[in-house]
Amino acid sequence: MSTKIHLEQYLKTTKAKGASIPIGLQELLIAVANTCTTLSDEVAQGALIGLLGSAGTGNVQGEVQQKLDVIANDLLIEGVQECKALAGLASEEMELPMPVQGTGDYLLLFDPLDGSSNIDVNVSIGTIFSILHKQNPIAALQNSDFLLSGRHQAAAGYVVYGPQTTMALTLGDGVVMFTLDKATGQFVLIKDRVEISPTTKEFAINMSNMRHWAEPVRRYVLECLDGVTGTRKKDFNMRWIASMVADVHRVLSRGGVFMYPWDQREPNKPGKLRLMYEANPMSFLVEQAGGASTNGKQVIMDIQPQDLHERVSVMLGSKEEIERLQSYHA
Ligand SMILES: O=P(O)(O)OC[C@H]1O[C@](O)(COP(=O)(O)O)[C@@H](O)[C@@H]1O
Ligand SMILES: [Mg+2]
Ligand SMILES: [Mg+2]
Repeated sequence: MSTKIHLEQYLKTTKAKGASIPIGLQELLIAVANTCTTLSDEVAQGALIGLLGSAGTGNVQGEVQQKLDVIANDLLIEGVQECKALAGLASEEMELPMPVQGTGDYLLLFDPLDGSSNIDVNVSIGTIFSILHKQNPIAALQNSDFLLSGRHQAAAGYVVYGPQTTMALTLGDGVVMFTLDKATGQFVLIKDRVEISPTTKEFAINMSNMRHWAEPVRRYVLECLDGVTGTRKKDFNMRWIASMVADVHRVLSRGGVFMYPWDQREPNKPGKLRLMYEANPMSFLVEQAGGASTNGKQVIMDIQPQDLHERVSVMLGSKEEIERLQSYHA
């Protein structure tokens, strides 16, 4: 790309399904991007300024919080306070939603730092965000306002803090990617039509849980492992970074399948990943890039949430593979 297009400029000039991006949404996305720029520095400096390790607290999900989980959460809350169209926000790290303006067109949901187990070992982590259309912008915010399916997302994306800090973004009309130019502090457009190929030879799953999986997932993975002489007639490669954000970034970049399915370690939990902060935004990106996502029975973005912190089984990526997984669950 010869002329550099910055995020701000992109949002001002692009159209999603023929319409300009509302100013309130532009402001909100810029505020999230600016916060992620700060966070990218904090992540990079983590070991030097004492930000690694556990915070000594637990979140609403009963998980140990890392210092950077807490810092990322606080930075995001602070970063969006002035956004006039933002009625309220909800975070994986907080039990209850928080009003911002109380009224307005949008609701922001985020996983402030995804891949917590990778923070201390210097492996890619990231921030995932989902922006919902508030159904009644002028009514005062209620906690139940957040319980909308992924189909109500106005935008979604993530920022991965890896060798490069890269943002993937959808406004409901394709997926674009920007990389942070550390010299200028600007997110620069690097890809303007991200597409996931319908076929793949790569899957991602935590194989150590194999003995706990349900039969359809076992069957799918065992068939991949059988390679060129098996039913799939091709050799598959496997990757597992254990940061959803980095694993999904790979799927968006070169195709593949990502799975964190239900397993019988905790049979009453639908899965490990969270519908509102992880599965919905990632599903929106993947669908917009031509891929698909499912919990085995339902398309993820069609799930009507019952609870803000609801968990879900997740399988997403190259379309033909997701169709195969769905057929094994039928
Ligand atoms: O350690 P496991 O069981 O493989 O789980 C890895 C998964 O957990 C997660 O780290 C959960 O996200 P958080 O770090 O935000 O809790 C995902 O990013 C990742 O896909
Ligand atoms: Mg996460
Ligand atoms: Mg997290």
